[in-house]
Amino acid sequence: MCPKAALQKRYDLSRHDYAMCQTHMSSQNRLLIKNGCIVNADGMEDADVYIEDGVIKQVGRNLIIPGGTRTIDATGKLVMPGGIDPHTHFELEMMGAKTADDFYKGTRAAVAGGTTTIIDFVLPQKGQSLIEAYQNWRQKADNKVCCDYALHVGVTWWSPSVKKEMYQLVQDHGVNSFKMFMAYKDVWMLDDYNLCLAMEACSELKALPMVHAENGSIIARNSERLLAAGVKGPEGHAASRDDQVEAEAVNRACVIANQMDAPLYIVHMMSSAAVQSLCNARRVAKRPMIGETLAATVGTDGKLEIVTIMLGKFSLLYNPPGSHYKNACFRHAAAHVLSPPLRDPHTPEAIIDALAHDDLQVIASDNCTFNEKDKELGKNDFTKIPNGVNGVEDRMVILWQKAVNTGIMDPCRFVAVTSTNAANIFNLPSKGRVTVGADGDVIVWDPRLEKTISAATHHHAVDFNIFEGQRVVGGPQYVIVNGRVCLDDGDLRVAEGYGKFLPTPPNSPYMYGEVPTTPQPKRVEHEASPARVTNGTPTELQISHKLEATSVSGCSTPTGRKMREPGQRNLQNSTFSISQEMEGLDTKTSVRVRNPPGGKSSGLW
Ligand SMILES: NC(=O)NCCC(=O)O
Ligand SMILES: [Zn+2]
Repeated sequence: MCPKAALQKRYDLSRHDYAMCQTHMSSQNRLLIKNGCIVNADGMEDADVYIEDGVIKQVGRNLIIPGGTRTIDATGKLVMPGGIDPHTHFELEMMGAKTADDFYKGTRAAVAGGTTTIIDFVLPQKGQSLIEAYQNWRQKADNKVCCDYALHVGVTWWSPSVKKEMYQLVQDHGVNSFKMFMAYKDVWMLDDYNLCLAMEACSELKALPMVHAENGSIIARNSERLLAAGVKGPEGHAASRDDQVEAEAVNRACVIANQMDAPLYIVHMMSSAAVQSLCNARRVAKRPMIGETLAATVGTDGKLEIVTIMLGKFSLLYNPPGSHYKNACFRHAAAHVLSPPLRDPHTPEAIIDALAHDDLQVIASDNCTFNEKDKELGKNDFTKIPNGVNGVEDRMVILWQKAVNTGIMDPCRFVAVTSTNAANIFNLPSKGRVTVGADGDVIVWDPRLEKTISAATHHHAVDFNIFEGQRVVGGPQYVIVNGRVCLDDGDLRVAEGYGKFLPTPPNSPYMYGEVPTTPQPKRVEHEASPARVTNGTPTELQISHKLEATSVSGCSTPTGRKMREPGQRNLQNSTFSISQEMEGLDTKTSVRVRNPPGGKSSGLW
């Protein structure tokens, strides 16, 4: 180890330090990950992975490797593609405050949690040039990111010049996705007519429209009525925007996208009602409609009881004491304010189920962190509390804990929703898969690693963690970013500015390829039994599937339809057990599951 690196053994090499260590790095540009079990979205196999100069060069057994190559022993571990978090807000100014996590600390936290690519949102002010805003974002990010990143651009106002700039962004600046807001009235919200124009432009450009789906007019009016009735605390935030307010907007967004012949990506879906709207819309959709949810939704809830109260002449739901939003401590309550808000305690289970069964395709973080002093801007008026929570660091461990350790989701589906699907949707072909030719973004996941999440130990710059005190089993032991070991047996050693901007080309085959007119969602029968899970530890985890290849897409063939290779175990109608896989390493060969990236029912894959 070079002296500089030794001195800075903890982590946080600056850009300068990183340059100083180039010699050291060049001796580290060859890496072998041995004896692990590779998990991709479409199957698992025992194989070694050899990475050279940031690219996966070989996958298999008995590889011939140059001398002096560093070897990581992954016995008993899972080797997965690095996570892709397609929804972050680093260094964002909103509602009179600036997020605590900048591109350095935000991507550092991402890497600590196993995420090796993020996609952030350029959000122009109304009237601001989109290109100017994009260039500002590039300036903020380029020298700070510790992992690769791409950018979506917000369409927060409309004029012919906006349309022209959308073209330029796609043609010259590597942007293939645009986000429109149906909420944040008078700030970022577009009305329906302008939403039509923006989606039509996306369709012409073969770019992907994304929407924040909540009815901004209803929220504005409900907020006025709540404030007038004396409801000023954070509980008013949830009361002003219930699940119907979200579900209505999801339906409207889907109808508009369909009419404009555009595919659609709905960000942060937070309620069962919203997911139901999306599923209904999909039945008649001409193009794919993707649903994203958040670590926040899966990992916590509003502890909200739906109690209707009368406020003068009208009724709204009420958050009784005990809910996060009605917590006696303003700091605690305000720290949970995000939009759409956290819902009732049944929602996490329903959302995990939707992710497992392909009603939703992506889990992101919407990491948008504000310190206590900023949340206090809304001390006497909930509409002024800056919206947003953490999640980029804990997204993967939270989902693993809640979905895989409980037997609801298998590791392949975990990889699909945390990485592969986002790579496909946003057209990042070198990401999201452990395969020859892919970028060396790889994580070695220890299913037995235990930790308790806390703001005292997280890597964010923010002073609160919405998952505080939660114990999780399973997490990244090594995180390799473009071939560089950035989490080294738990020791975080990121390099500021090491990441690069990823241009995303338009016409993603997964969004604009030929799809059959009516995808038929088909649920896979699960036989996961809570009785099989003791203490939630993976060694006792078992999940049994009746696996069916039900994708009707012409875009890609689910691997489940492939012939089994010699020695492969067929999981069809059999019991899959992580404990078996982990403990019988010397005897097991490889397995494939009928779980195409994006799942079995969307018709996309
Ligand atoms: N989600 C949220 O509350 N904050 C970030 C901005 C947005 O995506 O709405
Ligand atoms: Zn967001």
